[in-house]
Amino acid sequence: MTFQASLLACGKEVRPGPLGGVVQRTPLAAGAWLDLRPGWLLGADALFDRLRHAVPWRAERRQMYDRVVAVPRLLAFYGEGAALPDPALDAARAALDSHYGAELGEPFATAGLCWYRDGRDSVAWHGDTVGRGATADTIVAIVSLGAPRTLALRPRGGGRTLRFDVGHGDLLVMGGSCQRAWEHAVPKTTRPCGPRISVQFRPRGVR
Ligand SMILES: O=C(O)CCC(=O)C(=O)O
Ligand SMILES: [Fe+2]
Repeated sequence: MTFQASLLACGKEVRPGPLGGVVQRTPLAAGAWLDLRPGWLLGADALFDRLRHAVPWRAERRQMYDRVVAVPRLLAFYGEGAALPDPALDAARAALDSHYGAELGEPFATAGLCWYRDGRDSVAWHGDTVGRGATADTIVAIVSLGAPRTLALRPRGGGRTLRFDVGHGDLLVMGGSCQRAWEHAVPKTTRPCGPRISVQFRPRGVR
């Protein structure tokens, strides 16, 4: 039984569903937009299991003012040209390239992965402004696996916070001026919450 279950998980097909005509775009203020495509990845269970084991998850520490603090999530980064840790991520990136390529004008080049161990793990308010995202329109596509979490967005100048629940296999895409005109966060939660993996696809020079 165990053998058969693991055999099925290993060989299980993971593939992205259609985007064209299905993905829902929400225009945001100041030239930003958000696309949502719930349940985009079929076989998300198998991919979650594979990534959990295949990715060399790292704990990082960062300088915060006068202290060095633990980053509240585990990380892995696949730079331009690096082999991705699972062929399903190549398929996801190819599907994103064919849907967004014309609008983005370049391919998705890197993949950042986060492992949120539980509700205490989070990402604080920020925009992906290391590099070109600070000055130019761009697109960041996020695939979410595992426990659903809230991805919150707020305009930089102040204004109402929008909250989106991103669940297992969902795709959320931030576009236009979203990285410089808006900020996003995955807030901590006190609700009981299992692990979540997020995969962020970005073009070259955006982080
Ligand atoms: O986990 C997510 O969905 C967001 C992660 C994020 O914003 C980032 O790594 O820049
Ligand atoms: Fe981000």
